[in-house]
Amino acid sequence: MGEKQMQSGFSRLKELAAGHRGSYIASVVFAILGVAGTMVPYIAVSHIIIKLIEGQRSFAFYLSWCAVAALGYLAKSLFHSISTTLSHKATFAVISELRYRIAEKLTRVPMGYVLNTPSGKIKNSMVEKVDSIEPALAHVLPEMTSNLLIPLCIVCYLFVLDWRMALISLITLPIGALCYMGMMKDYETKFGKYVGVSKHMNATAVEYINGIEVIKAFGQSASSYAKFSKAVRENAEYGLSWMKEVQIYFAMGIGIWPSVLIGVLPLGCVFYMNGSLSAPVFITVMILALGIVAPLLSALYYTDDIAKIGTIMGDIGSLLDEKELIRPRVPAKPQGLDIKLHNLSFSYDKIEILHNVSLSIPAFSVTALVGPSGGGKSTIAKLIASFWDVDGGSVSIGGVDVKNIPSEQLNDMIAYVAQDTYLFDETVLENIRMGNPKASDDAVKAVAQSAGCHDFILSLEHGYDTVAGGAGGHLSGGERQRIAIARAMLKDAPIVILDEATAYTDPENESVIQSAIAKLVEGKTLIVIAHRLSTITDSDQIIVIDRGRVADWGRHEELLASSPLYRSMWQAHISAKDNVKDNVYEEAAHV
Ligand SMILES: Nc1ncnc2c1ncn2[C@@H]1O[C@H](COP(=O)(O)OP(=O)(O)OP(=O)(O)O)[C@@H](O)[C@H]1O
Repeated sequence: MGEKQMQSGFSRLKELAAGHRGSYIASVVFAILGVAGTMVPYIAVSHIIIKLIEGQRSFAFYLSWCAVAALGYLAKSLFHSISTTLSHKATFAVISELRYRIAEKLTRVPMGYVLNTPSGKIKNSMVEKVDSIEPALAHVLPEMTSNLLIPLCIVCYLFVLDWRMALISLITLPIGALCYMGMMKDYETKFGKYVGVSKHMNATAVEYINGIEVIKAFGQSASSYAKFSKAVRENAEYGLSWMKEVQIYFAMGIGIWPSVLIGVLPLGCVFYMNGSLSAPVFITVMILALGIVAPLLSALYYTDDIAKIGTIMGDIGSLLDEKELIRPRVPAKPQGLDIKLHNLSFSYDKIEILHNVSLSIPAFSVTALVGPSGGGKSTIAKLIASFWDVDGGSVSIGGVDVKNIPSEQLNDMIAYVAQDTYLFDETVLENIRMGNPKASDDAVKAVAQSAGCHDFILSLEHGYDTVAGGAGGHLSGGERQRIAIARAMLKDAPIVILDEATAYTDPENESVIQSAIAKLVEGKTLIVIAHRLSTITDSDQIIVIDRGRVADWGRHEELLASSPLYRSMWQAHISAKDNVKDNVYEEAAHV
């Protein structure tokens, strides 16, 4: 991680915290008062000892200094808790704001960024990374400031009492500083590397959890899942080797720095013996020198957090700085809903997938995109929905380039039903309502009825209130797809893009899904990516996509006559269907 990125990390944090400046300043002030309170008992003890030696016999005197010491403790607790409350309140607000920013950012970056970045990495930035700035923001600012300021005041006071003793009390400081420098050598690089291995481990952990079904099916255990176990090992090894490297400096620093009495005791005795240091001053210096240690040690612990924060914020910043899809805010005025792709080219990771694709989809028509797997059908559909920016050419709706249509407006125009239906860990009712958050319960249920979901939803344990589970795990593929169709129906967008899944081909499911689709697209423009050609023979036009180009287009009969590719796909489809039928008949005969 570069210096520049670290600095931008700090300035972003400053910008985020700026809205809460008042709370942070107040928290620093209360923290200083709290640490000052910590010092009061030391002062009281020094007064009491001096007077004991002088033979003071007044009980009231001692009692009043005991009260002062007690007040010091009380002030420390009170001010410290006010300080931490203030700083935590402000910090949690900053942290929430940061998480909202990341979540919003993900809606503005091209879909490709989200799809091509392991979800574990994004989650790591959004959850763990953001969490890890909490100690730095909530504690470092008030506590480190106060823990450094108070020893500084004590040392100044010691200089007033006796400059020699003040210097002697600082004797361990250079050694401590050297140890500290050894500990912090190349810290950013090392911590950056540590963040890298942790992120990698996070990503592989998420991948492992998502793929657990496959892992179990193929008898793989955690240790044999090589990628995951390697990442875990690397993470542990790196942490350990880093710790070994700095352990000696840390141990020496912690041991030597606080040992302020090393110099104060012997040299103080010498000065006392030769009469150049009075007993009360010597006692005060000894006690106050001990008082320097605790705050300095606390401050030392926080330096680690400061060093981390630049790296962490730099990392979060690189996500927040990711290039966005630039769209206008003022609504566009498309003339109709005709969709046109003109000389469109598109690459994933610099590999061109679509080459000079031009096609036209009239409003209110049904257009099927067919072709061999990997040819680019889904990519075309996603570019129409403007999930990415095209590299060359254009996509327009009603004569307006999609780049000139605000995201919200385009979102309202298109309902995209993906191959993999993602259901949120919410009730079925809420999952459908996502199509239109303003829809009433009755409207959601009516749409579920049209989409052929109502009966199976009622058969679920809690009906519409059944929680669908992450990615809709409790429901079958066909049921999930019907819910997705219901969601799209509720959205009631004029253009429907249906990336048809191949998996749910049992005859019963297929007929329910087909009738749900028929209702979904009444009076709409439908673009369907079809794998089962028998479902699209009635389409107004069928476009055959092969290796990123438009190979042929026309109606079913026309293509059967003119397109060798379509004809061979059709024949393959028919014979596959016949095979399925034969198998079903054979099974029936056996029964
Ligand atoms: N997010 C992505 N990042 C990188 N490459 C991708 C991505 N999505 C698709 N591809 C690649 O782009 C090519 C076209 O994929 P696309 O999904 O558009 O084809 P398709 O015709 O819809 O395939 P299928 O019928 O199997 O769904 C394929 O080679 C695929 O591997």
